[in-house]
Parts: sequence; structure tokens; C-alpha cells
Amino acid sequence: MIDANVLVIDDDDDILLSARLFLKQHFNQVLTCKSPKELNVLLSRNEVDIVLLDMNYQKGASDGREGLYWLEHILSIDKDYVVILMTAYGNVELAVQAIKKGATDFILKPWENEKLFATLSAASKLRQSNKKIKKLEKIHSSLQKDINRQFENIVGTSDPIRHLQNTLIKVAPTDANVLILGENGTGKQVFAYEMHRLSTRRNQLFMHVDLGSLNENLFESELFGYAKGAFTDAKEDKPGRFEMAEGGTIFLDEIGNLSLPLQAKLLSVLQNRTVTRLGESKERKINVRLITATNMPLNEMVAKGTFRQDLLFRINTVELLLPGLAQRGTDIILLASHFLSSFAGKYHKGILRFEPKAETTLLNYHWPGNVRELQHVIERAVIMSEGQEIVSSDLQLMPNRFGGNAPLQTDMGLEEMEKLMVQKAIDKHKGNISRAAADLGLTRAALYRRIEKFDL
Ligand SMILES: Nc1ncnc2c1ncn2[C@@H]1O[C@H](COP(=O)(O)OP(=O)(O)OP(=O)(O)O)[C@@H](O)[C@H]1O
Repeated sequence: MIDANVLVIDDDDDILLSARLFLKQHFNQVLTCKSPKELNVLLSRNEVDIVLLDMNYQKGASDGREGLYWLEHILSIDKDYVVILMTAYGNVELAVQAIKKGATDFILKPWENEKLFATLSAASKLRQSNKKIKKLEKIHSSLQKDINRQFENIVGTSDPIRHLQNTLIKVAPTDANVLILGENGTGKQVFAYEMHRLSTRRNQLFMHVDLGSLNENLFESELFGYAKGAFTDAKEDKPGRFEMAEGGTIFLDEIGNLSLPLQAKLLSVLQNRTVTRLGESKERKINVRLITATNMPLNEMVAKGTFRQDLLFRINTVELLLPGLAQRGTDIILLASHFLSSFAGKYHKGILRFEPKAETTLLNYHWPGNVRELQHVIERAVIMSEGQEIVSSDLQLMPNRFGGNAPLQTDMGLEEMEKLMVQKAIDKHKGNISRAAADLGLTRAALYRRIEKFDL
């Protein structure tokens, strides 16, 4: 029994009866009707997969025009209906016309039961795969939305960020290859995604590949895919990331970490715009937008011979250089407030703002880990804070002139050194005062006095 519902429309009662008697033996449900005028009601009340439609209804009509009209009508309700037309012998031209208009197949009247069954069972397979594709498309688009939700919008209004955003707007709609340079945590991935979001490929996949995590063996199978049997574990054919990103954007992160042999392989794919799966010889065309990023000095690496100049030229049609967070002025406060509201929500804390001194501390710090470090600092502060405000000591930051984690400097005053040591001990013990005091050889009370004195 085939799991499909068939609707037969013909003005001839005998045909309806014989179709019903035969098809009932093979299909889930068989509906019949004499006039296509009943179509709307029937299709809205029943789950119909296949429509078997006669071409002529009015007395004496034989040109099939009615059939073509109703075919279009059915497909306008849902273009995925599978419609099979019944036509008289010698009317092949009409059948061709119908197929052009979207009919799946046609069958000659009077039919042979075997032929009718073969046509309808092929049609039901088509209908099943259409349904599957529709379902997968829905899953794909909701997964895509979930993936996109993970990305932050770019926060920042400082001159360098505004300038970069203008460049993004100009470059995103083109298919130009873009290289994003910047220290760790400056937001290279955020900018890469924004480029995708502003491009015409926005509804397709944004595929992030961390090249730094792919060793020599994995590189080709991950990026280019493989055929079944290409190596011991290749149990089935698998497309690579380039193929999977078809129509979308591929973001190759940490491109500066690629070895010279892998650089050569990547270059050849970018030049030919084709990939060949491991274990195959067939070349497959790729249509992806390329964005790359690194925190490494590619120009210096070219001079030293550790990065191929021809690969650099291929990837850097447009170059974006992201400034370190310390160069972004009051963006630090904008970003901090943005993270504050998101972590306050996450940890169910009613914290609303930074006290002014905390803002000064944020502005004075040198942010070696850039935006990512700021994000962690604010998360920790939200967890540690007790009131409605984040105070400076919640941030657990050394002001800039102490050089963060730098060793003690000899030009520091005694007081500064003492403050630094107290702060370090508190950091080391993650705010546990008893342990920090023990480490410093102080009583808890003595440590509290110093915390108050230094306003930590
Ligand atoms: N301008 C920004 N606005 C909002 N969030 C940002 C911004 N820049 C960075 N972030 C956030 O900071 C974190 C680090 O950003 P991202 O991963 O894009 O940096 P990266 O330069 O790619 O880092 P790495 O070089 O270590 O891979 C992320 O959580 C990101 O959402």
C-alpha cells in the first residue's frame, strides 16, 4: 500500500468508478469528483497528494483548454501538488503543453492498469520527496535563524568603528574577498558576520571554519569533503565546508596559522573556484563569498617567506584593520553597558549601572584581551556584585599604569606596590578574603582595612 492520497476528477462516472476500484487496492485514500468546480472545497478539506485530472469537461469539448485552466488553478493553490493529466490518444501536443505549465506527467485514456499504477507510484515518490524538501527547508531556515541569533550586532560609535562600518556597507554587497586583521578579541568574527548580514547572501549559510584547529590530515577532508572509501573511516560520501556553504559566505578564521603546503592547496581552490573531494577526480564548482581573518602580521610573514604572497593577494581585495579596544575611547563604556545588561539578565541580577569611578577604571585599563576580555570582566563583576551598581572593585582590574599582569615595577611607590599586591592576592583567590589574607600574611581585618583604604 502506498502512503499517498489520490483525487480523481473526471465527468465520466464509469471512469471514476473503475479508477476508484483499482486505485483503492494500492493507495491510502482515493477521492473522486465529477466537476473541477468542487476542487477548492475538496483540497481544503482533505490531505491530497496526487490529482488525476481529466482535460475536458463540457459536452463535446476536446481541446483540453479546461484541463490546462484547472491545472494552473491547482498549482496556484500549492505549487507542490503533483498533477497527472488524463488525455486522449493523439493529443500529445496538449500533454507537452501541460507539462510545461507544471503537470508532473500524463496518462493516455483508456489506460492500462499497470501503466496507471507505475505513473502514480512514481508521482507519489516525487510528492514525498517534495514534502521532505519543504520540511528540510523549514528546519534549515529555523536553524539558520538560531545560528544568526548567536551573533552580536556591532556596538560602537568611535571614529574608527564608524569608519569600518561605512566600509562594510560599501563592500558587503560586492563579492570582494575580505581580509580582517586585528588582535585577539577585537571582534573579527562579529565584523565578518556583519559583512554577511549586509550582503545579498544573507539568507544563506555563514560558515565559520577555524583553520587553527585543523591539522594537516583534517584540512582537506573538512574543507573539500571526501568520497566513500577515500580513507578507512570514510563510510559515506561527505561534502566539505566549501560545498556546504554553497551560495553563502565562508569565513576562514586564523588563516595566518596555515602551513605552506596547506596554503598552496587553499590557493588552488580559490584560483579555480572548484573543489575536488578526497578520493574523487571530479571537480565541483563552488559559489561562496570568502572572508578571512587573522591576528598575525601577514605582510611580515610574506617578507619572511612563511606566508605566500600570491595567497595574500587573492584574499585581501579589501582589508579591514580592527583597532584594539583601548583605542576606541568611550566605546569601552558602550560595550560594557551592553554586556552589563545582557549578563544582568542572564544571572537575574537587578544591576542597572556602573558607578562613575568604575567607568574611569574601565577607561584607564589597557585591555590586552580587547572586547573579549571586557566581556569576561563584566560577567565576573555582575556575578560578584552585591548592589544595584557595579563599583570599581567589582571589576578587579589594575589601572593602566600598573601594567595589568606585568611584574612589579621598580619606579612604583610603596603604597602603589602594596595596592597591587593586595589586588593580585584577591584576584588569585577569586575574591576569597580569608585565603587572600593568609597568602599576604595578614589577618582578615587587616586585609579589609587595606581594601577600604585602596578602594578596591
Ligand atoms: N563591536 C562589538 N560589539 C559587540 N560585541 C563585540 C564587538 N566586538 C567583539 N564583540 C564580542 O566580543 C567577543 C570576541 O569577539 P570575536 O570572537 O569576534 O573576536 P575575534 O577578533 O574574532 O577573536 P579571536 O581573534 O580570538 O578569534 C565576542 O563574544 C563578540 O560577540
